[in-house]
Amino acid sequence: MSSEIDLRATNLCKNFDNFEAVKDVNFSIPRGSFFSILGPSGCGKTTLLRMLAGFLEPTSGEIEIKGRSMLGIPPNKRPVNMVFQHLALFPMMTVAENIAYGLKRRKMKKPEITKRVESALERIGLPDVGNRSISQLSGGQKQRIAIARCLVLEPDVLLLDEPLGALDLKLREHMKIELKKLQQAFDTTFIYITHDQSEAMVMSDTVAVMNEGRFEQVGAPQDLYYHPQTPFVAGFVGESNRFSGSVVNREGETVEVITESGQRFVAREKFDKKLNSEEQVDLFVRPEMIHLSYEKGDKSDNNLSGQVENILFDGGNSRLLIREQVTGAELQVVLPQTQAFSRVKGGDELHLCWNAEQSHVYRSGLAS
Ligand SMILES: Nc1ncnc2c1ncn2[C@@H]1O[C@H](COP(=O)(O)OP(=O)(O)OP(=O)(O)O)[C@@H](O)[C@H]1O
Repeated sequence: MSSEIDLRATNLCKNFDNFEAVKDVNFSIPRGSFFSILGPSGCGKTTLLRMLAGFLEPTSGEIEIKGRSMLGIPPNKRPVNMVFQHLALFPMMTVAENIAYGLKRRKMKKPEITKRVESALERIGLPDVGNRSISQLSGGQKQRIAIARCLVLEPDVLLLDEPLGALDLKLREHMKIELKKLQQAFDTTFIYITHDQSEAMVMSDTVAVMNEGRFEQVGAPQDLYYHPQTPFVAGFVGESNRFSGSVVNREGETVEVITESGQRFVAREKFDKKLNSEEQVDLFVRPEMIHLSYEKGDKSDNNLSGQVENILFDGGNSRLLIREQVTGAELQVVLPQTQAFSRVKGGDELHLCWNAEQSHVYRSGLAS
């Protein structure tokens, strides 16, 4: 990655009649980086990507690639290529012909085309499949060919529209890592849209979390996970237990919250400063931030006891559903993969604790 900016969007808006699909979006992407736009269905990701590709004109705002305005420039004249979820490979052509297609259209000489196709196949780790037909490839191989077909054209920016969406879970997990490696090997800027937070987090240098047409937060995956600036980001990135309640006390940046069921929590306010007494808030605590034990403790800011109601076994991702003793609040807690909990069962009494800074609290009304 360099400090040179490959793509910059300034005050970008798109309206469909009276509906604002993209609202005043601003971002800049350094050369050679992996940038993801993450958000739920309907938040405006595809609309934004189609404006970058040139398939849609912005209602207002600017898009620059390498400092040059793209307004009014048709898709085939922009230094970008796009990989679609359905891939759009040509089934009647061989793999090599598919990859060569764009180069032929550019009237490149045959020996140079052959050289580039071979080099691309080498770089995607499929050096021997050039003569195969597309139907002889697996789903993951097709993905890589679709990406190679774009990358031989040496675009400044590659746009990827949920390209892993059609793959089964296991292959998707594998392709996440492959895609990240490909992006590094080709050193090309990738802009990737997805509703899958794990895809965005694993692959990206920077993630923009999009909600209802706006960017809520743009940052490294770690920033979004550890320092979500809005309740939407806290709820959408990673898993969280979420409670609604009101502030009953505050000391400095530490606030005490009572939930609707009467559960008391202590949290550190980070982004919504100066929450007042009686103010309605949403509080988030991640299942992996809660410490579990069979012994009752009182050393943390939050100390609760409850009964195991369900064991959600999922290997290393296993969780417990715990019903708090006094108020009946339900909490999800990650099950530590230690011997201590190997015999845990429904009905066991466990003690839960975490400190104030391990939960996030926000003024309510902002969450969706
Ligand atoms: N051509 C159009 N005319 C009117 N409304 C549109 C048009 N295209 C998109 N929209 C609306 O704009 C909003 C954003 O759509 P968009 O396809 O960008 O969302 P998305 O985040 O890509 O969703 P998904 O993940 O489901 O593809 C949606 O409410 C959609 O109904």
